[in-house]
Amino acid sequence: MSTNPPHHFTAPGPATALVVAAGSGVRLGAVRAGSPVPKALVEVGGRPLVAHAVAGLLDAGVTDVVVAVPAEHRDAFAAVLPAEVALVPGGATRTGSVRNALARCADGAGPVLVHDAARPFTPAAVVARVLAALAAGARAVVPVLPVVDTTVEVDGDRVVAEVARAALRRVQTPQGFDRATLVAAYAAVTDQQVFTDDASVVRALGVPVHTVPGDELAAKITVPHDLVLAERHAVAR
Ligand SMILES: Nc1ccn([C@@H]2O[C@H](COP(=O)(O)OP(=O)(O)OP(=O)(O)O)[C@@H](O)[C@H]2O)c(=O)n1
Ligand SMILES: C[C@](O)(CO)[C@H](O)COP(=O)(O)O
Repeated sequence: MSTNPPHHFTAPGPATALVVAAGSGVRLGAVRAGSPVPKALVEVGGRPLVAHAVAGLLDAGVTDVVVAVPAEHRDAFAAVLPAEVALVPGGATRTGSVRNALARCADGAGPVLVHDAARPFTPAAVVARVLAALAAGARAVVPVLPVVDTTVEVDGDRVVAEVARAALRRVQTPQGFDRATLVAAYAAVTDQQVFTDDASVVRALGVPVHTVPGDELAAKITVPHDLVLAERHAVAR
């Protein structure tokens, strides 16, 4: 099903990817009056974000994919994804969506990657780096990039402090986990606790989280300008 170019990376064994695609895309303006389109079904380069994201994972050697989707749009997602991909209903939060997808594959084999459908052009090399770190013994791995702007703390519209940025990193997905570790971490938290990613859930259990280099091409589609950049990339590649 993939139209991506051939790659040179292969997962060393079975690996499951959970793709969270149940968000609505409020910041993108994806929910329009009378015509609600979930963000993951918004097209770039003539193909929905979720289809790009899933194809990228399969091209990178992932063997099983579970996608969390808005329940009311299940058929629309099934129509644009390969038949072997499992679909589960998303949750009210990203954490809830990951929990639902994880429940579907808790007994599987190999590591688990958790990926945003909103990161459609994540290079296979990033997936390979995450899988390699897990194969080398890490229980939790995140791709990261440095912070490139001056970063400040504010009180309202007033700057109250500069934040030293040398040790700060922007965290991307896919985030990779030893399967039992991720299952145990999700069993130990509730959906009422606020987590912005899965490494935070695992760190709440005291598990160390390792980093590997991310990639600007793995950028998340969040606001309308991100879609403009992604469209340019889709045309150029
Ligand atoms: N209840 C939710 C919320 C988010 N996500 C997924 O989590 C990823 C990252 O979330 P984000 O970029 O915030 O997407 P949205 O929630 O759609 O965006 P917004 O906050 O602007 O509505 C996305 O792939 C999104 O589909 C999800 O599966 N279930
Ligand atoms: C999971 C994530 O993409 C890692 O950077 C990010 O935390 C998602 O944040 P969002 O505000 O839910 O888009």
